[in-house]
Amino acid sequence: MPVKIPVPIRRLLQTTSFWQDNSFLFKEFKFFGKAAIFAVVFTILGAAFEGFGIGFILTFLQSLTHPDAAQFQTGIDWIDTVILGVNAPVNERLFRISGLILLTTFLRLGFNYLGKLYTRISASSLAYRLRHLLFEQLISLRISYFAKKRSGEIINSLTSEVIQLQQAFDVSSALFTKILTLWVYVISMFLLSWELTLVSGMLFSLLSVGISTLLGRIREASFARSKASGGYTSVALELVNGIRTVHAFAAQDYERKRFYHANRNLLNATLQSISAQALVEPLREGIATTILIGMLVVAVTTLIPQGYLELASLLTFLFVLFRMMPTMRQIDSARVQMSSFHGSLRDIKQLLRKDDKAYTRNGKVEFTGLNRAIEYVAVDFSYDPNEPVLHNISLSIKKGEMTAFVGSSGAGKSTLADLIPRFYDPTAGQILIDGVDLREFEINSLRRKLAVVSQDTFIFNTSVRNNIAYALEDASEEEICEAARLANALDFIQDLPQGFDTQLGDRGVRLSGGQRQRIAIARALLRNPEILILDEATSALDSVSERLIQESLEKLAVGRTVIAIAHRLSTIVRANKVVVLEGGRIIEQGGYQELLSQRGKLWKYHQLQHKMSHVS
Ligand SMILES: Nc1ncnc2c1ncn2[C@@H]1O[C@H](COP(=O)(O)OP(=O)(O)OP(=O)(O)O)[C@@H](O)[C@H]1O
Repeated sequence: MPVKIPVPIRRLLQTTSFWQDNSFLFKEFKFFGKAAIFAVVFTILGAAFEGFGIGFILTFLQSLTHPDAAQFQTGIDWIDTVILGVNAPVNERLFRISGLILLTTFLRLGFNYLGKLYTRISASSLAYRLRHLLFEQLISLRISYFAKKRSGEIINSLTSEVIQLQQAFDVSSALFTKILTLWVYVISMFLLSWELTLVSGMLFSLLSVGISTLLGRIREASFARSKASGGYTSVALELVNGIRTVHAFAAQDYERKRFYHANRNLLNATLQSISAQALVEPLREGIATTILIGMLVVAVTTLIPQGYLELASLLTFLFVLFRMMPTMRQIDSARVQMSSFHGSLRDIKQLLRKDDKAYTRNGKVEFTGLNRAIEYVAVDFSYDPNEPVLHNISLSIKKGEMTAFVGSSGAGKSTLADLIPRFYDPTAGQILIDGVDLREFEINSLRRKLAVVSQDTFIFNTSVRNNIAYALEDASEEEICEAARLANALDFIQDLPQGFDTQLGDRGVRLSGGQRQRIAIARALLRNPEILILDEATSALDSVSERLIQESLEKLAVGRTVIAIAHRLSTIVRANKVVVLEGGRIIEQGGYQELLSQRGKLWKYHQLQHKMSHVS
């Protein structure tokens, strides 16, 4: 029959289980093992010198109360005579012992300082490693993960929750130090009076178990706090990112409500946690003082008169007990804090888990270039299992040709194009490049030959130059300038206050929509891609910008295989092949004029746009 551990004892064990359950953190020790070993060694030395200090204090008190009695001796001649001065007059002996007490105190403080320093170094290194692991996890996850997760929650994990875990390490090592010191006290006390030590040990253990019952509540509250913190960061991040929309829709009151709600949730969760934490201190202080007074009464009324204990030992015992009280308080408060870190730990552990997340499978074949064609063979795709987005797509995109995807909004054009850089993989069927399944290629070698120009191309908050040469660290000044010229971007870049050195602000807020697109085109040009995906690059622009962009896109398209998605048919009249999609299915494909002559869907779109351009 399995042994059933009583709840309070289980709770007591939970402090250590914090680390036991999470061996993934221990694996990281190899990155800062030296610092951790130093931390342990210095901590042990600190505790040892605490013990020596107590020994010298006892000797001091004994020399004071019984100057003529036999003194404590180590048996090593020069230590006993030179350092302890056992044969010296009592005043000189006291003088020497005082010096020793002072010396051990300074050594203890020095080792404690070093122990703490190396603990902090280890904790910061753990945080550094966790951020590193989180980054590696985020960068290798499939894009679909980000569609489901709020960015604020991810930022919260990367910042606030990592800091909480850093503190957890700090606190747990403080716990280790204090427990070690506590043992030194307990042993010293045991040597002084085992009777008093046993009684006080039992009473203090009961107190500790009592406190453990509170830890469960604190742990539960920490899960809620972690969740509330993620919610709060999300709302704050959305406010900053969407500030234009907030103002444009006069939504300040709405956002205020959302923010206040998230802020209040965070406050409530924090209050719940700290109200349980705050109970611990007065509870233990009250009980501990009662225990102490009780013991004092027993010692003075029975143990000393009956000769079980001498006065010097009682005084030292009391000294140790008083020094021990803050240590015990720190142990309890460290246990309380450890319980409050469980939420952060769960959050980080959840994000680092690999078994419940999707990763892009990488192939081994180096992609050296397109020779014949990209072929979709009976491709199905769905973002959610129950909602298919593409059905039985078969089509061929020939090298050096322009293939256009046309269809109403939501027909699946972007999704179809997103399968080529493997943002997503087909749920059924295959995409082949020159007969080789896309999944066989080493993904970065494939992506290096591709460029995507879409209207939501991300502009980084760095200089124009770095934005154009994004991730191409060896691009020369001339190449960057030439790319900008071909993208019709040179004029406006030269007009910027610092030209190519101008910082573009978050998401390129300092540029117009058309300027952002021309930067995106220059970025694509510089990479000299073999395959180019143009996703609705010319929508939502005035006619001058559109003409400039159209011109640069035509330059960009020369000699490349182009997949173009455009609502404006004027931009794709020169396409070699037009694929018309509806509801995720191909309903027409062929040459532009050929499809027009069939008077099908493309013809209808053509008629519609023709009429609209006449109206405008
Ligand atoms: N990340 C996503 N998760 C779930 N569904 C998505 C996702 N992206 C797109 N969809 C859905 O897939 C369908 C096809 O979207 P897609 O963006 O491919 O259409 P589109 O033809 O490019 O539309 P538009 O011309 O409006 O850009 C839509 O019903 C859309 O709601």
